[in-house]
Amino acid sequence: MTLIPPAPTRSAAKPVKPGSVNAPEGADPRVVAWVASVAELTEPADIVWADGTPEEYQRLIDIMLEAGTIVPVPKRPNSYLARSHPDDVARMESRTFICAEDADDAGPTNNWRDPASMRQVLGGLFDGSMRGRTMYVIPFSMGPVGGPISKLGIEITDSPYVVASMHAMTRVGTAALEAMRGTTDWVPAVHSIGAPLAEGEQDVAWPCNSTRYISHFPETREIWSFGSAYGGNALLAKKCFALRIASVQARDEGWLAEHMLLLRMKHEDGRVMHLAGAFPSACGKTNLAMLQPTIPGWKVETLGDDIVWMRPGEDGRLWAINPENGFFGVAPGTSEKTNATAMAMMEHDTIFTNVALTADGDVWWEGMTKEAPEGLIDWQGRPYDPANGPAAHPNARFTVRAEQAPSIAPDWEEAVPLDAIIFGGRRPTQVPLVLQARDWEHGVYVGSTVSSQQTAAAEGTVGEIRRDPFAMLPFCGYNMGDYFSHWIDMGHRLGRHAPKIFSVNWFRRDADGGFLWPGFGENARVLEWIAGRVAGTAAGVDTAIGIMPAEGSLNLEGLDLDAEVVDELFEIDPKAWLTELVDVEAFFGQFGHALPTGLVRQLNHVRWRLEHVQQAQPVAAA
Ligand SMILES: Nc1nc2c(ncn2[C@@H]2O[C@H](COP(=O)(O)OP(=O)(O)OP(=O)(O)O)[C@@H](O)[C@H]2O)c(=O)[nH]1
Ligand SMILES: O=C([O-])CC(=O)C(=O)O
Ligand SMILES: [Mn+2]
Repeated sequence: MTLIPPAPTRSAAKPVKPGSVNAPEGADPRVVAWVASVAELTEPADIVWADGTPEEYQRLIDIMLEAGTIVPVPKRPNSYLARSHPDDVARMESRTFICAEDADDAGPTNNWRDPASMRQVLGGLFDGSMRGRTMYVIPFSMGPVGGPISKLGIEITDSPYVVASMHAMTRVGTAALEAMRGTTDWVPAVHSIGAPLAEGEQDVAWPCNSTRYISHFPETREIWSFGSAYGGNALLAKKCFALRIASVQARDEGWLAEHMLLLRMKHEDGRVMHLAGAFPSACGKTNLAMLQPTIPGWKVETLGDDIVWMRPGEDGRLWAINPENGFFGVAPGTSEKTNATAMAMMEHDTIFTNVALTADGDVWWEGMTKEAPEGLIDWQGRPYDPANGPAAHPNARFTVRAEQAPSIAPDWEEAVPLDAIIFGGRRPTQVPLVLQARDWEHGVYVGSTVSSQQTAAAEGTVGEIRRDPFAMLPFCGYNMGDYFSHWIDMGHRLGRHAPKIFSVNWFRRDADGGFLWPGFGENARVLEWIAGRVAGTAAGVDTAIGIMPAEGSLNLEGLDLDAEVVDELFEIDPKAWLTELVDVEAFFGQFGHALPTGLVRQLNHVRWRLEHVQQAQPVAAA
């Protein structure tokens, strides 16, 4: 019986031979011993420790060009296109496991496996899985090395694509490794594509294995991922560590690890707001983080587009960082019109995955321009034929360093005090453009009832509405009922310093299926109202489901919207909402005793108001 090796512990600091597993001088012996134990299991041909330098990045590029994993994008300096295996294009939630000792700690929304039996299953799979390949050891820091909200990790992988992507997405290298000296407070993460190469065997462009396990061991803070080389399945610092494992650390240590964008909105007159927003995958985080306001005076600075870590500070406020170092963004739909910032940031030094290639050597995807250019090569490398589906895969992505975004805040690596938190999803009906929660507990209820149409970011039927609390359904590393309680507790801790909570929906549609709200840069109007609520200057009316903009308080100047459309954007249909509450109640029901009573109270309150309150009530501006 083969088992995966245990996580490094404080007591396991065995002396190691100098030069053992090619470890750099001065590496902590527990790091080296752990790497040696993984190498012993996976039997790589060679071991390379990533140092995070530009020279190393270039070597990885050369290796991938040689292997055919990437091809150059001649129109964009230092940019490349990776075409994945057609079955390895998105996160696989059905193959994602939380291996807590007790199934209750994974909760009803996660796939649970018993850790002991999973260690055995993985032991069998990882046994010799790196034969004939190079094993890379990637020390990294989430957040600046040594920062007050930062955390360390090591990813071991046999995929050069993963190493190159980690260079952009995290802070890789020697400084992180040095910070691990004398501590075991770092997350061990092992990834293998599961495609050992026999002596003399010809490799393929995107090796992977159809057997897949994305496994998390919350108690011992370990991650083991097998089979896929794609995004969230393989860049283990991202969803696996910074959300699933970090959410458990956050619960235990009194902070929050969230699937959120982070931005600063500034007015010429000195007004500043820091806002974090949780939307499910492919529901607009990257776009909002890079928003170019259409209304005069305002400017948005990007801080992060996918993950936020937040901790109460000494001043009692909630302080937030983006722990990542880059953006892994959705390509389709990105254009000069919708996100000019992202278009500028991708002009150079970008790895594209599963986009189409034009005849003149540039990238293309649906939504970049109205018409597909002549002579396209689709994401699978075939001449484009609409009969085969879209030219770019709907979950095609770009990978770039944060510093390449023209909108990046100059101080983006530092923590900021949060003023507002927004929750949103893709809801074609029913959910209004914006509303404010009455208080923190109501805000937690709003977050816990987020629902959205399924997108191409994970396997599943695109378009189906599912409940996705806090946009964390696929990313919460423990029982979601306990997670709700943790949020409620955070409100008690923050008290009057707590950020204000809002719900938004950019995706409401008219009878013909068109979007009612123009979205993108126009979303600044909604953020302006939110800033006004935070500052106590914008008027609101209290409805059955929350506080909406009072007549005239949402700036619609210069926007060509019919009054009926505006009404439709804010229409609340009590019948439909009461039906929705039946679904919410059923969803809540699965958590049993783990569901905090505060959420039941909020649910009953909303129901009572839907049944009894006919008239919206003006509320004080503050
Ligand atoms: N109609 C409309 N579409 C939007 C808006 N914002 C974003 N989108 C589209 O939604 C899709 C996904 O947007 P992203 O900003 O990449 O979503 P994300 O939440 O960052 O996605 P992940 O990276 O998967 O977590 C793209 O096709 C966008 O063009 C909006 O305000 N209105
Ligand atoms: O993790 C990934 O593969 C991409 C991503 O950001 C998401 O799905 O939310
Ligand atoms: Mn994104």
